[in-house]
Amino acid sequence: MTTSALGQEPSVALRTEDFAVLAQARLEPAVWDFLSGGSGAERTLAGNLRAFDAVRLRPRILTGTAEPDTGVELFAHRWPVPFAIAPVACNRLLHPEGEVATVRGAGALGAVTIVPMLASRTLEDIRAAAGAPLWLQLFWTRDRALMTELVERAESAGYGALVITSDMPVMARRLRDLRNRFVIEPEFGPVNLGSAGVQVRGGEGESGVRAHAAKTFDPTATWRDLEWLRSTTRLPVIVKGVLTDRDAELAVRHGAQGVVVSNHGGRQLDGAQSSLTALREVTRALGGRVPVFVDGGVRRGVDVLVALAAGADAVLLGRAPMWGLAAAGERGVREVLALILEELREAMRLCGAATTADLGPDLLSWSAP
Ligand SMILES: Cc1cc2nc3c(=O)[nH]c(=O)nc-3n(C[C@H](O)[C@H](O)[C@H](O)COP(=O)(O)O)c2cc1C
Ligand SMILES: CCCCCCC(=O)C(=O)O
Repeated sequence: MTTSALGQEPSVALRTEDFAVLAQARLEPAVWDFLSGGSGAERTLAGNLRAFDAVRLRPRILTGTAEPDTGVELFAHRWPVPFAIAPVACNRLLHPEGEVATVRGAGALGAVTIVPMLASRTLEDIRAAAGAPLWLQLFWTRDRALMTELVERAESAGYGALVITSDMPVMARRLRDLRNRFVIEPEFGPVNLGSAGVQVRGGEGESGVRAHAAKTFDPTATWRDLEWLRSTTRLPVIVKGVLTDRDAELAVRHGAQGVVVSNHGGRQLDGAQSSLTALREVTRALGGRVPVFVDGGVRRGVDVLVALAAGADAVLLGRAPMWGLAAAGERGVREVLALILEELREAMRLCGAATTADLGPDLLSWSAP
């Protein structure tokens, strides 16, 4: 009998939220707020979850599905699982091993990790620990030389793609962080940015993270900068933060080789539509021209199934694996992902879907219960 990260009782960790309970117990309250909070009145944060709660399934029967195949094909690579770890800044806030533990846990399932530009371990150390492919996430920084330096390091270290987060011209007002005047202490902070990684303290009613973003991130970036970024690299460039059909179209026109439908986990524009709602308009607009990823509010395997059925090629997981990381490091990440995979497998069987290609809009009912 194996025990879970939650202690001696294997039956305790039945849902990812069980890991959140342990994570909260382990973390400083201000770090927990940073991890779990959203912006403004947290309407979009709540909306991401509500959108999944509202979908109902239209399963097929007697399809003879014993062992569903959860793999997907992306950029000429086969992913054994249709999810990846979303970029989450400064994993050392959550566990002393930081991103090294995250990629080890993800690697156990063959899951890609999107390493944040604001990682608290070096890109090279993370690469050395990884058991599955890594992608690098970037923000638009005022210092473009910093971006090109990171791109070169990612290419040399064997990262497989770049994800350019484009929904943070400014960091939104996250009220929990403002109240806590939350600042990331140097030992947990970004280590790949040189002097640009040095954290600043916020003044009255300001957080350190927001002050740092204001100092470092470039609010003037446009689609032309996307063309520039593409010209600097041979890696695929994926735009994160797309919420409308119009921007999805523009992203592809300006060279994006993939998009991430995301409202940043409800941490940027409060009131933005849910990522699941946005996914439907984006997949309709793009019609399969480039891979579409989605994140926001995915907490269980059936959410992954719903996102794939709504047209996503794969799903990114933000807070859920981070709860595992905070609860039990590498092991916690692995257990959260294994739980989501087990739930997905069960949901596929119960929907009569033998492969992820069998998951389509016919499975979904958008009208209430
Ligand atoms: C604590 C925290 C830090 C984050 N840091 C980043 C980041 O550095 N770069 C980025 O593109 N997104 C960042 N995100 C957003 C995630 O990549 C992702 O879009 C979001 O968490 C998905 O929602 P979910 O947490 O409901 O799964 C962060 C999210 C959280 C919760
Ligand atoms: C170190 C300051 C900026 C952290 C930004 C990370 C992020 O994207 C988030 O949502 O938080």
